[in-house]
Amino acid sequence: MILLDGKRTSEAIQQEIAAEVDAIRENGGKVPHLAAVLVGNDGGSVTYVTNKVLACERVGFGSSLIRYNDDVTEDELLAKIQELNESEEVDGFIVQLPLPRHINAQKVLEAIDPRKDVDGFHPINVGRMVVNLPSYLPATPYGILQLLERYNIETAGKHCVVIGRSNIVGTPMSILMAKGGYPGNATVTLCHRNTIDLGYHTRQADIIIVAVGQPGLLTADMVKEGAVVIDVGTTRVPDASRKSGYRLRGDVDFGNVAPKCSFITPVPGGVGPLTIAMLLKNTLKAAKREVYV
Ligand SMILES: NC(=O)C1=CN([C@@H]2O[C@H](COP(=O)(O)OP(=O)(O)OC[C@H]3O[C@@H](n4cnc5c(N)ncnc54)[C@H](OP(=O)(O)O)[C@@H]3O)[C@@H](O)[C@H]2O)C=CC1
Ligand SMILES: Nc1nc(=O)c2c([nH]1)NC[C@@H]1CN(c3ccc(C(=O)N[C@@H](CCC(=O)O)C(=O)O)cc3)C=[N+]21
Ligand SMILES: [Mg+2]
Repeated sequence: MILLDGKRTSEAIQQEIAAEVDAIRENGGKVPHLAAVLVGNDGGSVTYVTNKVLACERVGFGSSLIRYNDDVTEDELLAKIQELNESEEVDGFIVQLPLPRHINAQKVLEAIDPRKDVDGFHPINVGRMVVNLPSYLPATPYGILQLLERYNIETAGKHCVVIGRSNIVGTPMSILMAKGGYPGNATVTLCHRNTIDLGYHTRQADIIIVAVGQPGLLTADMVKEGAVVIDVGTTRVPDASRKSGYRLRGDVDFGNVAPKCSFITPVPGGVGPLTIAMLLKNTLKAAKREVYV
């Protein structure tokens, strides 16, 4: 069993990005700038957005964090997005999800200029991804592709089972694994809440990607010997023995599943750090006008 070290892989990618930023600066160019909009005080969201901003500093990007209370109006948010769309300084920006219920998240995402949509959530970028036009790939699936590639994991002809069909992880992941090229060319099954017998599907899988948010959902009896298991889940569960008061749990029963795997990602230290690295990669692409020329 080989542990897919997301932290180390993320650091390697961030070093590659930092070297490019140095080159841009030496040539008198403008360094990339990422802005993040955060609404409310949800602990997880604050952590992720803070990590994103810290990562910007590490690679030499400019960054701004724009925070609102959860009573912010949709109009205020849309006005800020307009400002970020027009900003000369900001190359890319994200609006952290979830948003409070009184805000129409879809409307907010569609207000983002696709050229600055470094999360890749705008329908224009989603559509361009589907038809193989240059686009910003959503950071989590993009990071998983990087892990498969950097560990030379074979995907062609493999049966890949994706569990979860969200717009930000499961659905784009299933599309990307089915595409031509490497990593891709897999035969893909997409499972969700209506799937009748989840284990029936996962037991046939060479590669399992779980993005559900239910700690321990994938148990050892559901996994074929030698499978590759990618755990996207990050759920905070109470843990009195920690000073934070919680610990992070993935969707995989890691202790029992890992011994059966050829490769597996840990949580934390697996997919999460890659998500941050690929957000930076997209921001670099935005600054270089690589996607929309
Ligand atoms: N590491 C990282 O970088 C990231 C981690 N995450 C984490 O990944 C997890 C999933 O996130 P996200 O995709 O946004 O989640 P969503 O809650 O948007 O989607 C969850 C999906 O799982 C499906 N599902 C729920 N229960 C079951 C079940 N028992 N069997 C099969 N399918 C089920 C749902 O099905 P249905 O559609 O039928 O409701 C849905 O499609 C969360 O823990 C989140 O924190 C998310 C993004 C990035
Ligand atoms: N607009 C938007 N874009 C997102 O990319 C987005 C979002 N909204 N909403 C929520 C999800 C979740 N997500 C994570 C990012 C990093 C870690 C991460 O770095 N996790 C670390 C641990 C972090 C910790 O200690 O909590 C790890 O798994 O090792 C996790 C989850 C991005 N998301
Ligand atoms: Mg909402």
